[in-house]
Amino acid sequence: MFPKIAPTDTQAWQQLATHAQRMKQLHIKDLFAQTPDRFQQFSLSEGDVLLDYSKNIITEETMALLQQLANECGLPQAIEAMFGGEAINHTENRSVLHVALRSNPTDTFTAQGENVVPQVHAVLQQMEAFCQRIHSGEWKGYTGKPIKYIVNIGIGGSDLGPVMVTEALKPYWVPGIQTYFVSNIDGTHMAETLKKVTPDETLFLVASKTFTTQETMTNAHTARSWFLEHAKDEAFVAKHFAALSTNEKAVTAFGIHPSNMFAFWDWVGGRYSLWSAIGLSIALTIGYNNFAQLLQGARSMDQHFRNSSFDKNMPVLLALIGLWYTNFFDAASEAILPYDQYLHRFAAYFQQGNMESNGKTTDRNGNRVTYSTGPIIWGEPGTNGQHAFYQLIHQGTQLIPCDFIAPAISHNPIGDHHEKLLSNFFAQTEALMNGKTAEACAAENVPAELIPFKVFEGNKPTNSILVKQITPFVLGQLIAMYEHKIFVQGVIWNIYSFDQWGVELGKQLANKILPELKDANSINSHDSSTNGLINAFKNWRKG
Ligand SMILES: O=P(O)(O)OC[C@H]1O[C@H](O)[C@H](O)[C@@H](O)[C@@H]1O
Repeated sequence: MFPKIAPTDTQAWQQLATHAQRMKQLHIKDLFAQTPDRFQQFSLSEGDVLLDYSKNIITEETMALLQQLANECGLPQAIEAMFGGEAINHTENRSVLHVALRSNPTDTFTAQGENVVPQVHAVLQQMEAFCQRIHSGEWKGYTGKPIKYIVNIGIGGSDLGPVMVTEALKPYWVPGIQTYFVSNIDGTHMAETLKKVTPDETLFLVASKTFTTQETMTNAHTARSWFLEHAKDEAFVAKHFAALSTNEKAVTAFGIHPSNMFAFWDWVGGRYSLWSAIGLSIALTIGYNNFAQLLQGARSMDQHFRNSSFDKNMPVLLALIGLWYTNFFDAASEAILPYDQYLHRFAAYFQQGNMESNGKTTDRNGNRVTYSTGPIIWGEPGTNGQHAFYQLIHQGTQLIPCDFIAPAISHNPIGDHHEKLLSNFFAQTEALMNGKTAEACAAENVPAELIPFKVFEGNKPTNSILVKQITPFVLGQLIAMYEHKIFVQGVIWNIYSFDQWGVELGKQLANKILPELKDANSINSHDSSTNGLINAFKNWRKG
Protein backbone atom coordinates (compact mmCIF):
# COMPACT_ATOMS: atom_id res chain seq x y z
CA MET A 1 0.00 0.00 0.00
CA PHE A 2 1.08 3.57 -0.44
CA PRO A 3 1.11 6.35 2.15
CA LYS A 4 -2.14 8.12 3.05
CA ILE A 5 -0.65 11.58 3.17
CA ALA A 6 -2.65 14.75 2.82
CA PRO A 7 -0.97 16.58 -0.07
CA THR A 8 -1.09 19.75 2.01
CA ASP A 9 1.23 18.10 4.56
CA THR A 10 4.04 17.68 2.07
CA GLN A 11 7.01 20.00 1.69
CA ALA A 12 6.29 20.31 -2.01
CA TRP A 13 2.80 21.69 -1.33
CA GLN A 14 4.17 24.46 0.86
CA GLN A 15 6.76 25.30 -1.75
CA LEU A 16 4.17 25.21 -4.52
CA ALA A 17 1.97 27.63 -2.58
CA THR A 18 4.82 30.15 -2.39
CA HIS A 19 5.86 29.46 -5.96
CA ALA A 20 2.27 29.99 -7.17
CA GLN A 21 2.28 33.53 -5.80
CA ARG A 22 5.26 34.31 -8.03
CA MET A 23 3.81 32.48 -11.02
CA LYS A 24 0.59 34.48 -10.78
CA GLN A 25 2.60 37.58 -11.66
CA LEU A 26 3.79 36.01 -14.91
CA HIS A 27 2.23 35.75 -18.35
CA ILE A 28 2.67 32.64 -20.51
CA LYS A 29 3.60 34.77 -23.52
CA ASP A 30 6.51 36.25 -21.54
CA LEU A 31 7.65 32.74 -20.68
CA PHE A 32 7.77 32.01 -24.41
CA ALA A 33 9.71 35.21 -25.03
CA GLN A 34 12.23 34.20 -22.36
CA THR A 35 12.60 30.62 -23.61
CA PRO A 36 12.03 30.40 -27.35
CA ASP A 37 12.44 26.61 -27.38
CA ARG A 38 9.72 26.19 -24.78
CA PHE A 39 7.88 23.81 -27.11
CA GLN A 40 10.83 21.38 -27.04
CA GLN A 41 11.04 21.79 -23.28
CA PHE A 42 7.37 21.08 -22.59
CA SER A 43 6.17 18.62 -25.21
CA LEU A 44 6.55 14.91 -25.79
CA SER A 45 5.33 12.17 -28.10
CA GLU A 46 4.28 8.62 -27.53
CA GLY A 47 3.71 6.84 -30.84
CA ASP A 48 1.23 8.92 -32.83
CA VAL A 49 0.20 11.07 -29.85
CA LEU A 50 1.86 14.44 -29.30
CA LEU A 51 1.27 16.32 -26.05
CA ASP A 52 2.26 19.98 -26.01
CA TYR A 53 1.87 21.43 -22.53
CA SER A 54 4.04 24.48 -23.09
CA LYS A 55 1.09 26.92 -23.12
CA ASN A 56 0.67 26.63 -19.36
CA ILE A 57 1.56 28.92 -16.49
CA ILE A 58 4.52 26.75 -15.60
CA THR A 59 8.29 26.77 -15.49
CA GLU A 60 10.75 23.95 -14.96
CA GLU A 61 10.61 24.77 -11.26
CA THR A 62 6.82 24.33 -11.27
CA MET A 63 7.08 20.94 -12.91
CA ALA A 64 9.88 19.83 -10.59
CA LEU A 65 7.86 20.82 -7.52
CA LEU A 66 4.75 19.07 -8.84
CA GLN A 67 6.78 15.92 -9.46
CA GLN A 68 8.18 16.20 -5.96
CA LEU A 69 4.60 16.41 -4.72
CA ALA A 70 3.75 13.21 -6.60
CA ASN A 71 6.74 11.48 -5.05
CA GLU A 72 5.99 12.69 -1.54
CA CYS A 73 2.41 11.42 -1.94
CA GLY A 74 3.68 7.98 -2.88
CA LEU A 75 2.72 7.95 -6.56
CA PRO A 76 5.47 5.46 -7.55
CA GLN A 77 4.21 3.01 -4.93
CA ALA A 78 0.59 3.68 -5.87
CA ILE A 79 1.24 2.86 -9.53
CA GLU A 80 2.84 -0.41 -8.54
CA ALA A 81 0.01 -1.12 -6.10
CA MET A 82 -2.56 -0.73 -8.88
CA PHE A 83 -0.65 -2.77 -11.47
CA GLY A 84 0.21 -5.29 -8.74
CA GLY A 85 -3.49 -5.93 -8.06
CA GLU A 86 -3.55 -4.66 -4.48
CA ALA A 87 -7.05 -3.89 -3.19
CA ILE A 88 -6.60 -0.15 -3.72
CA ASN A 89 -10.38 0.25 -4.00
CA HIS A 90 -10.30 -0.01 -0.24
CA THR A 91 -13.92 0.85 0.60
CA GLU A 92 -15.12 -2.02 -1.60
CA ASN A 93 -12.07 -4.19 -0.86
CA ARG A 94 -11.32 -4.68 -4.56
CA SER A 95 -8.35 -4.57 -6.88
CA VAL A 96 -8.42 -2.07 -9.72
CA LEU A 97 -7.24 -3.94 -12.76
CA HIS A 98 -8.71 -2.47 -15.92
CA VAL A 99 -5.11 -2.60 -17.14
CA ALA A 100 -5.41 -6.42 -17.12
CA LEU A 101 -8.28 -6.19 -19.62
CA ARG A 102 -5.85 -4.94 -22.26
CA SER A 103 -3.06 -7.36 -21.36
CA ASN A 104 -1.32 -9.71 -23.74
CA PRO A 105 -1.88 -13.41 -23.00
CA THR A 106 1.67 -13.73 -21.67
CA ASP A 107 1.28 -10.85 -19.17
CA THR A 108 0.49 -11.51 -15.52
CA PHE A 109 -1.92 -9.50 -13.38
CA THR A 110 -2.93 -10.82 -10.03
CA ALA A 111 -6.07 -10.19 -7.99
CA GLN A 112 -6.34 -11.94 -4.63
CA GLY A 113 -3.45 -14.21 -5.52
CA GLU A 114 -4.90 -15.34 -8.84
CA ASN A 115 -3.56 -14.43 -12.28
CA VAL A 116 -6.61 -12.94 -14.01
CA VAL A 117 -5.11 -12.83 -17.51
CA PRO A 118 -6.33 -16.31 -18.59
CA GLN A 119 -9.97 -15.48 -17.73
CA VAL A 120 -9.67 -12.11 -19.47
CA HIS A 121 -8.51 -13.81 -22.66
CA ALA A 122 -11.12 -16.56 -22.37
CA VAL A 123 -13.86 -13.89 -22.47
CA LEU A 124 -12.10 -12.03 -25.28
CA GLN A 125 -12.08 -15.26 -27.30
CA GLN A 126 -15.77 -15.76 -26.55
CA MET A 127 -16.40 -12.19 -27.77
CA GLU A 128 -14.34 -12.76 -30.92
CA ALA A 129 -16.17 -15.98 -31.77
CA PHE A 130 -19.52 -14.29 -31.14
CA CYS A 131 -18.61 -11.36 -33.42
CA GLN A 132 -17.59 -13.80 -36.11
CA ARG A 133 -20.95 -15.60 -35.91
CA ILE A 134 -22.91 -12.35 -36.02
CA HIS A 135 -20.87 -10.74 -38.80
CA SER A 136 -20.78 -13.83 -41.01
CA GLY A 137 -24.55 -14.18 -40.74
CA GLU A 138 -24.19 -17.63 -39.19
CA TRP A 139 -26.11 -16.40 -36.13
CA LYS A 140 -29.74 -16.17 -37.16
CA GLY A 141 -32.72 -14.48 -35.59
CA TYR A 142 -35.99 -16.29 -34.98
CA THR A 143 -37.20 -15.90 -38.58
CA GLY A 144 -33.90 -17.10 -40.01
CA LYS A 145 -32.57 -13.65 -40.88
CA PRO A 146 -29.07 -12.48 -39.80
CA ILE A 147 -28.64 -9.80 -37.14
CA LYS A 148 -28.68 -6.26 -38.48
CA TYR A 149 -29.31 -4.16 -35.38
CA ILE A 150 -27.49 -4.10 -32.05
CA VAL A 151 -29.25 -2.38 -29.14
CA ASN A 152 -27.05 -1.93 -26.07
CA ILE A 153 -29.12 -1.41 -22.93
CA GLY A 154 -26.99 0.00 -20.13
CA ILE A 155 -26.29 3.21 -18.24
CA GLY A 156 -23.30 5.05 -16.76
CA GLY A 157 -20.17 3.01 -17.28
CA SER A 158 -22.18 0.38 -19.14
CA ASP A 159 -23.21 2.94 -21.75
CA LEU A 160 -20.96 6.01 -21.97
CA GLY A 161 -17.76 4.20 -22.98
CA PRO A 162 -19.33 2.12 -25.76
CA VAL A 163 -21.29 5.16 -27.00
CA MET A 164 -18.20 7.34 -27.04
CA VAL A 165 -15.98 4.74 -28.73
CA THR A 166 -18.47 3.64 -31.38
CA GLU A 167 -19.10 7.28 -32.27
CA ALA A 168 -15.37 8.07 -32.29
CA LEU A 169 -14.68 5.12 -34.59
CA LYS A 170 -17.63 5.46 -36.96
CA PRO A 171 -15.36 5.14 -40.02
CA TYR A 172 -14.64 1.58 -38.86
CA TRP A 173 -18.25 0.40 -38.56
CA VAL A 174 -18.89 -3.06 -39.98
CA PRO A 175 -21.11 -2.67 -43.07
CA GLY A 176 -24.62 -3.90 -42.49
CA ILE A 177 -24.59 -3.42 -38.71
CA GLN A 178 -26.42 -0.52 -37.07
CA THR A 179 -25.94 0.02 -33.35
CA TYR A 180 -28.15 1.93 -30.93
CA PHE A 181 -27.78 2.67 -27.23
CA VAL A 182 -30.63 2.95 -24.75
CA SER A 183 -29.70 4.28 -21.33
CA ASN A 184 -32.38 6.61 -20.00
CA ILE A 185 -35.27 5.17 -18.02
CA ASP A 186 -37.43 7.74 -19.80
CA GLY A 187 -39.60 5.48 -21.96
CA THR A 188 -38.95 7.83 -24.84
CA HIS A 189 -35.42 6.54 -25.26
CA MET A 190 -36.59 2.95 -25.70
CA ALA A 191 -39.69 3.85 -27.70
CA GLU A 192 -37.75 5.92 -30.23
CA THR A 193 -35.10 3.21 -30.60
CA LEU A 194 -37.63 0.41 -31.11
CA LYS A 195 -39.13 2.40 -33.99
CA LYS A 196 -35.83 1.98 -35.83
CA VAL A 197 -35.32 -1.77 -35.44
CA THR A 198 -37.10 -5.00 -36.32
CA PRO A 199 -37.58 -7.71 -33.68
CA ASP A 200 -36.29 -10.57 -35.82
CA GLU A 201 -33.05 -8.78 -36.82
CA THR A 202 -32.11 -7.21 -33.48
CA LEU A 203 -29.70 -8.35 -30.82
CA PHE A 204 -30.23 -6.73 -27.41
CA LEU A 205 -27.15 -6.55 -25.20
CA VAL A 206 -28.14 -6.06 -21.58
CA ALA A 207 -25.03 -4.39 -20.19
CA SER A 208 -24.88 -4.08 -16.43
CA LYS A 209 -22.06 -4.89 -14.06
CA THR A 210 -24.45 -5.50 -11.17
CA PHE A 211 -27.51 -6.50 -13.23
CA THR A 212 -29.63 -4.68 -10.66
CA THR A 213 -29.55 -1.11 -11.97
CA GLN A 214 -33.14 0.15 -12.11
CA GLU A 215 -32.86 1.93 -15.46
CA THR A 216 -31.21 -0.97 -17.25
CA MET A 217 -33.44 -3.65 -15.78
CA THR A 218 -36.59 -1.67 -16.60
CA ASN A 219 -35.41 -1.04 -20.16
CA ALA A 220 -34.35 -4.68 -20.58
CA HIS A 221 -37.77 -5.95 -19.43
CA THR A 222 -39.50 -3.52 -21.79
CA ALA A 223 -37.33 -4.71 -24.69
CA ARG A 224 -38.08 -8.33 -23.79
CA SER A 225 -41.85 -7.70 -23.69
CA TRP A 226 -41.71 -5.89 -27.04
CA PHE A 227 -39.71 -8.73 -28.51
CA LEU A 228 -42.11 -11.38 -27.22
CA GLU A 229 -45.14 -9.49 -28.54
CA HIS A 230 -43.67 -10.21 -31.97
CA ALA A 231 -41.76 -13.47 -31.51
CA LYS A 232 -44.48 -15.04 -29.29
CA ASP A 233 -42.19 -17.82 -28.05
CA GLU A 234 -39.85 -17.44 -25.04
CA ALA A 235 -37.47 -19.94 -26.59
CA PHE A 236 -36.52 -17.24 -29.12
CA VAL A 237 -35.16 -14.93 -26.40
CA ALA A 238 -31.87 -16.86 -26.56
CA LYS A 239 -31.34 -15.76 -30.16
CA HIS A 240 -31.91 -12.07 -29.42
CA PHE A 241 -30.65 -11.30 -25.91
CA ALA A 242 -27.17 -11.47 -24.46
CA ALA A 243 -25.90 -10.21 -21.11
CA LEU A 244 -22.67 -8.44 -20.19
CA SER A 245 -22.33 -8.69 -16.45
CA THR A 246 -20.52 -9.86 -13.36
CA ASN A 247 -23.76 -11.28 -11.88
CA GLU A 248 -24.51 -14.69 -13.40
CA LYS A 249 -27.35 -15.43 -10.97
CA ALA A 250 -29.29 -12.30 -11.91
CA VAL A 251 -28.61 -12.88 -15.62
CA THR A 252 -30.10 -16.38 -15.40
CA ALA A 253 -33.06 -15.11 -13.39
CA PHE A 254 -33.75 -12.60 -16.16
CA GLY A 255 -34.02 -15.50 -18.60
CA ILE A 256 -30.76 -15.10 -20.49
CA HIS A 257 -28.97 -18.39 -20.97
CA PRO A 258 -25.45 -18.52 -19.41
CA SER A 259 -24.01 -19.35 -22.85
CA ASN A 260 -25.17 -15.87 -23.95
CA MET A 261 -23.47 -14.23 -20.99
CA PHE A 262 -20.15 -12.43 -21.29
CA ALA A 263 -18.53 -12.13 -17.90
CA PHE A 264 -16.34 -9.59 -16.21
CA TRP A 265 -15.21 -9.15 -12.65
CA ASP A 266 -15.53 -6.96 -9.58
CA TRP A 267 -12.02 -5.58 -10.11
CA VAL A 268 -13.33 -3.74 -13.18
CA GLY A 269 -14.87 -0.40 -12.24
CA GLY A 270 -17.99 0.48 -14.25
CA ARG A 271 -16.46 3.66 -15.67
CA TYR A 272 -13.32 1.72 -16.63
CA SER A 273 -15.18 -1.21 -18.20
CA LEU A 274 -15.31 -0.50 -21.93
CA TRP A 275 -12.30 -2.81 -22.32
CA SER A 276 -14.21 -5.74 -20.82
CA ALA A 277 -17.30 -7.65 -21.95
CA ILE A 278 -19.05 -4.26 -21.72
CA GLY A 279 -17.15 -3.53 -24.95
CA LEU A 280 -19.08 -6.23 -26.85
CA SER A 281 -21.23 -3.55 -28.48
CA ILE A 282 -17.98 -1.91 -29.63
CA ALA A 283 -16.55 -5.14 -31.03
CA LEU A 284 -19.82 -5.94 -32.80
CA THR A 285 -19.93 -2.45 -34.28
CA ILE A 286 -16.33 -1.92 -35.43
CA GLY A 287 -15.26 -5.55 -35.74
CA TYR A 288 -13.30 -7.61 -33.25
CA ASN A 289 -9.89 -6.83 -34.79
CA ASN A 290 -10.45 -3.11 -34.39
CA PHE A 291 -11.58 -3.68 -30.80
CA ALA A 292 -8.33 -5.61 -30.24
CA GLN A 293 -6.42 -2.62 -31.65
CA LEU A 294 -8.20 -0.34 -29.19
CA LEU A 295 -7.00 -2.62 -26.37
CA GLN A 296 -3.46 -2.63 -27.76
CA GLY A 297 -3.41 1.17 -27.87
CA ALA A 298 -4.48 1.29 -24.24
CA ARG A 299 -1.86 -1.31 -23.35
CA SER A 300 0.87 0.79 -24.94
CA MET A 301 -0.25 3.78 -22.82
CA ASP A 302 -0.29 1.56 -19.73
CA GLN A 303 3.33 0.67 -20.34
CA HIS A 304 4.25 4.28 -21.02
CA PHE A 305 2.55 5.26 -17.75
CA ARG A 306 4.12 2.50 -15.70
CA ASN A 307 7.64 2.79 -17.08
CA SER A 308 8.27 6.47 -17.92
CA SER A 309 9.84 8.88 -15.48
CA PHE A 310 7.35 11.49 -14.30
CA ASP A 311 8.89 14.27 -16.41
CA LYS A 312 8.23 12.19 -19.57
CA ASN A 313 4.94 10.65 -18.54
CA MET A 314 1.82 11.95 -20.30
CA PRO A 315 -0.83 10.93 -17.75
CA VAL A 316 1.34 12.16 -14.87
CA LEU A 317 2.07 15.50 -16.54
CA LEU A 318 -1.59 16.07 -17.38
CA ALA A 319 -2.57 15.18 -13.83
CA LEU A 320 0.00 17.50 -12.26
CA ILE A 321 -0.90 20.42 -14.49
CA GLY A 322 -4.60 19.93 -13.78
CA LEU A 323 -3.93 19.80 -10.05
CA TRP A 324 -1.77 22.92 -10.26
CA TYR A 325 -4.77 24.93 -11.46
CA THR A 326 -7.34 23.21 -9.21
CA ASN A 327 -5.37 23.70 -6.03
CA PHE A 328 -3.23 26.77 -6.61
CA PHE A 329 -5.31 28.86 -9.05
CA ASP A 330 -8.81 27.91 -7.77
CA ALA A 331 -9.88 26.60 -11.16
CA ALA A 332 -13.21 24.85 -10.64
CA SER A 333 -13.51 23.19 -14.02
CA GLU A 334 -11.60 21.86 -16.98
CA ALA A 335 -12.79 21.78 -20.58
CA ILE A 336 -12.08 18.98 -23.02
CA LEU A 337 -12.40 20.34 -26.55
CA PRO A 338 -11.98 17.82 -29.35
CA TYR A 339 -11.55 19.26 -32.83
CA ASP A 340 -13.03 16.12 -34.30
CA GLN A 341 -16.75 15.60 -34.75
CA TYR A 342 -16.41 11.85 -34.16
CA LEU A 343 -15.14 12.60 -30.64
CA HIS A 344 -18.34 14.43 -29.75
CA ARG A 345 -19.00 12.21 -26.70
CA PHE A 346 -15.40 12.26 -25.43
CA ALA A 347 -15.99 15.00 -22.85
CA ALA A 348 -19.23 13.38 -21.67
CA TYR A 349 -17.41 10.10 -21.20
CA PHE A 350 -14.69 11.68 -19.08
CA GLN A 351 -17.28 13.64 -17.15
CA GLN A 352 -18.21 10.32 -15.54
CA GLY A 353 -14.60 9.14 -15.49
CA ASN A 354 -13.38 12.17 -13.58
CA MET A 355 -16.37 13.30 -11.59
CA GLU A 356 -17.46 9.89 -10.32
CA SER A 357 -13.85 8.99 -9.51
CA ASN A 358 -12.56 12.18 -7.93
CA GLY A 359 -15.69 14.02 -6.83
CA LYS A 360 -14.96 13.18 -3.19
CA THR A 361 -14.64 15.09 0.09
CA THR A 362 -13.47 12.26 2.35
CA ASP A 363 -9.79 11.41 2.31
CA ARG A 364 -8.32 7.93 2.63
CA ASN A 365 -8.08 8.35 6.40
CA GLY A 366 -11.81 9.05 6.65
CA ASN A 367 -11.34 12.80 7.26
CA ARG A 368 -12.81 15.71 5.38
CA VAL A 369 -10.32 17.10 2.90
CA THR A 370 -9.18 20.69 3.37
CA TYR A 371 -8.35 21.28 -0.29
CA SER A 372 -10.21 21.05 -3.58
CA THR A 373 -10.45 17.68 -5.32
CA GLY A 374 -11.86 16.74 -8.72
CA PRO A 375 -12.86 19.61 -11.02
CA ILE A 376 -16.02 19.81 -13.09
CA ILE A 377 -15.35 18.34 -16.53
CA TRP A 378 -17.19 19.59 -19.56
CA GLY A 379 -16.74 20.28 -23.24
CA GLU A 380 -18.06 20.09 -26.76
CA PRO A 381 -16.39 19.60 -30.10
CA GLY A 382 -14.71 22.59 -31.68
CA THR A 383 -15.62 24.70 -33.53
CA ASN A 384 -19.16 24.49 -32.17
CA GLY A 385 -17.89 25.45 -28.74
CA GLN A 386 -16.23 28.54 -30.17
CA HIS A 387 -19.63 29.87 -31.16
CA ALA A 388 -21.17 29.03 -27.83
CA PHE A 389 -19.05 29.23 -24.69
CA TYR A 390 -15.51 30.29 -25.66
CA GLN A 391 -16.48 33.88 -24.85
CA LEU A 392 -16.35 32.97 -21.17
CA ILE A 393 -13.06 31.12 -21.56
CA HIS A 394 -11.52 34.18 -23.24
CA GLN A 395 -13.03 37.02 -21.23
CA GLY A 396 -14.92 35.56 -18.28
CA THR A 397 -13.85 35.73 -14.63
CA GLN A 398 -13.28 31.97 -14.27
CA LEU A 399 -9.99 30.33 -15.13
CA ILE A 400 -10.77 27.32 -17.29
CA PRO A 401 -7.80 25.18 -18.29
CA CYS A 402 -8.58 23.52 -21.63
CA ASP A 403 -7.41 20.42 -23.43
CA PHE A 404 -7.53 20.80 -27.20
CA ILE A 405 -7.51 17.47 -29.04
CA ALA A 406 -7.27 16.99 -32.81
CA PRO A 407 -6.16 14.52 -35.47
CA ALA A 408 -3.78 15.69 -38.22
CA ILE A 409 -5.50 13.41 -40.72
CA SER A 410 -9.25 13.50 -41.08
CA HIS A 411 -11.31 10.46 -42.01
CA ASN A 412 -13.31 12.80 -44.24
CA PRO A 413 -10.83 14.95 -46.18
CA ILE A 414 -13.40 17.06 -47.98
CA GLY A 415 -12.01 20.19 -49.64
CA ASP A 416 -10.17 22.31 -47.07
CA HIS A 417 -12.53 21.53 -44.16
CA HIS A 418 -9.81 19.96 -42.08
CA GLU A 419 -7.31 22.76 -42.61
CA LYS A 420 -10.00 25.24 -41.62
CA LEU A 421 -10.90 23.19 -38.56
CA LEU A 422 -7.28 22.90 -37.42
CA SER A 423 -6.55 26.54 -38.12
CA ASN A 424 -9.21 27.25 -35.50
CA PHE A 425 -7.57 24.85 -33.03
CA PHE A 426 -4.15 26.48 -33.43
CA ALA A 427 -5.55 30.02 -33.46
CA GLN A 428 -7.58 29.47 -30.33
CA THR A 429 -4.73 28.11 -28.22
CA GLU A 430 -2.52 30.94 -29.42
CA ALA A 431 -5.17 33.59 -28.73
CA LEU A 432 -6.01 32.17 -25.31
CA MET A 433 -2.36 32.47 -24.40
CA ASN A 434 -1.52 35.82 -25.99
CA GLY A 435 -4.75 37.70 -25.49
CA LYS A 436 -4.95 41.14 -27.03
CA THR A 437 -3.60 44.30 -25.49
CA ALA A 438 -5.12 47.80 -25.50
CA GLU A 439 -2.22 48.89 -27.71
CA ALA A 440 -3.02 46.23 -30.28
CA CYS A 441 -6.66 47.36 -30.27
CA ALA A 442 -5.62 50.98 -30.70
CA ALA A 443 -3.35 50.02 -33.60
CA GLU A 444 -6.43 48.53 -35.27
CA ASN A 445 -8.21 51.88 -34.81
CA VAL A 446 -10.65 50.50 -32.26
CA PRO A 447 -12.49 53.55 -30.85
CA ALA A 448 -11.11 54.39 -27.39
CA GLU A 449 -14.43 53.78 -25.63
CA LEU A 450 -14.59 50.23 -27.03
CA ILE A 451 -11.05 49.26 -26.14
CA PRO A 452 -11.87 47.94 -22.62
CA PHE A 453 -14.36 45.54 -24.18
CA LYS A 454 -11.99 44.35 -26.88
CA VAL A 455 -9.01 43.70 -24.63
CA PHE A 456 -8.22 40.05 -23.91
CA GLU A 457 -6.02 39.37 -20.90
CA GLY A 458 -4.78 36.11 -22.35
CA ASN A 459 -2.69 33.89 -20.09
CA LYS A 460 -5.35 31.17 -20.39
CA PRO A 461 -3.69 27.77 -20.10
CA THR A 462 -4.18 25.01 -22.65
CA ASN A 463 -2.80 21.57 -23.38
CA SER A 464 -2.69 20.57 -27.04
CA ILE A 465 -3.04 16.90 -27.86
CA LEU A 466 -2.40 16.33 -31.52
CA VAL A 467 -2.62 12.82 -32.92
CA LYS A 468 -1.87 11.54 -36.39
CA GLN A 469 -5.34 10.09 -36.91
CA ILE A 470 -8.12 8.77 -34.71
CA THR A 471 -7.57 5.06 -35.26
CA PRO A 472 -8.69 2.37 -32.79
CA PHE A 473 -5.11 2.16 -31.49
CA VAL A 474 -4.74 5.92 -30.99
CA LEU A 475 -8.16 6.17 -29.35
CA GLY A 476 -7.10 3.41 -26.95
CA GLN A 477 -4.00 5.43 -26.09
CA LEU A 478 -6.01 8.60 -25.51
CA ILE A 479 -8.60 6.97 -23.26
CA ALA A 480 -5.97 5.20 -21.18
CA MET A 481 -4.00 8.44 -20.88
CA TYR A 482 -7.00 10.21 -19.33
CA GLU A 483 -7.84 7.20 -17.14
CA HIS A 484 -4.38 7.27 -15.63
CA LYS A 485 -4.55 11.04 -15.20
CA ILE A 486 -7.59 10.51 -12.98
CA PHE A 487 -5.76 7.84 -10.99
CA VAL A 488 -2.72 10.06 -10.41
CA GLN A 489 -4.86 12.94 -9.19
CA GLY A 490 -6.81 10.68 -6.84
CA VAL A 491 -3.57 9.41 -5.31
CA ILE A 492 -2.27 12.93 -4.69
CA TRP A 493 -5.61 14.16 -3.35
CA ASN A 494 -5.51 11.14 -1.02
CA ILE A 495 -9.01 10.02 -1.97
CA TYR A 496 -10.47 6.71 -3.10
CA SER A 497 -11.06 7.10 -6.85
CA PHE A 498 -12.71 3.77 -7.52
CA ASP A 499 -15.88 3.82 -5.42
CA GLN A 500 -19.01 5.94 -5.99
CA TRP A 501 -21.02 6.07 -2.79
CA GLY A 502 -22.46 9.43 -3.80
CA VAL A 503 -24.46 7.77 -6.58
CA GLU A 504 -26.05 5.27 -4.19
CA LEU A 505 -28.06 7.85 -2.24
CA GLY A 506 -30.11 8.90 -5.26
CA LYS A 507 -30.93 5.28 -6.01
CA GLN A 508 -32.28 4.73 -2.47
CA LEU A 509 -34.32 7.93 -2.43
CA ALA A 510 -36.01 7.18 -5.75
CA ASN A 511 -36.93 3.71 -4.54
CA LYS A 512 -38.61 5.26 -1.51
CA ILE A 513 -40.68 7.71 -3.54
CA LEU A 514 -41.67 5.34 -6.36
CA PRO A 515 -44.45 3.54 -4.40
CA GLU A 516 -45.88 6.95 -3.41
CA LEU A 517 -46.43 7.77 -7.07
CA LYS A 518 -48.44 4.65 -7.82
CA ASP A 519 -51.74 5.74 -6.21
CA ALA A 520 -53.82 8.91 -6.19
CA ASN A 521 -53.45 9.68 -2.44
CA SER A 522 -52.12 13.03 -1.36
CA ILE A 523 -48.60 12.88 0.13
CA ASN A 524 -47.38 14.66 3.27
CA SER A 525 -44.37 12.59 4.34
CA HIS A 526 -41.72 14.94 2.91
CA ASP A 527 -40.77 18.61 3.17
CA SER A 528 -43.36 21.01 1.77
CA SER A 529 -41.50 21.44 -1.54
CA THR A 530 -41.25 17.72 -2.25
CA ASN A 531 -44.86 17.14 -1.08
CA GLY A 532 -46.05 20.01 -3.27
CA LEU A 533 -44.29 18.73 -6.35
CA ILE A 534 -45.45 15.14 -5.89
CA ASN A 535 -49.04 16.23 -5.30
CA ALA A 536 -49.02 18.51 -8.34
CA PHE A 537 -47.67 15.62 -10.42
CA LYS A 538 -50.45 13.38 -9.14
CA ASN A 539 -53.19 15.96 -9.66
CA TRP A 540 -52.24 16.48 -13.29
CA ARG A 541 -52.27 12.77 -13.95
CA LYS A 542 -55.72 12.31 -12.35
CA GLY A 543 -57.33 14.48 -14.98
O1 LIG B 1 -23.26 -1.52 -14.86
P1 LIG B 1 -24.24 -1.22 -13.79
O2 LIG B 1 -24.06 -2.11 -12.60
O3 LIG B 1 -25.64 -1.29 -14.33
O4 LIG B 1 -23.99 0.22 -13.28
C1 LIG B 1 -24.21 1.37 -14.06
C2 LIG B 1 -23.75 2.61 -13.32
O5 LIG B 1 -24.43 2.61 -12.07
C3 LIG B 1 -24.11 3.65 -11.16
O6 LIG B 1 -24.59 4.87 -11.64
C4 LIG B 1 -22.63 3.75 -10.92
O7 LIG B 1 -22.35 4.89 -10.19
C5 LIG B 1 -21.87 3.78 -12.22
O8 LIG B 1 -20.50 3.75 -11.96
C6 LIG B 1 -22.24 2.61 -13.06
O9 LIG B 1 -21.52 2.64 -14.25
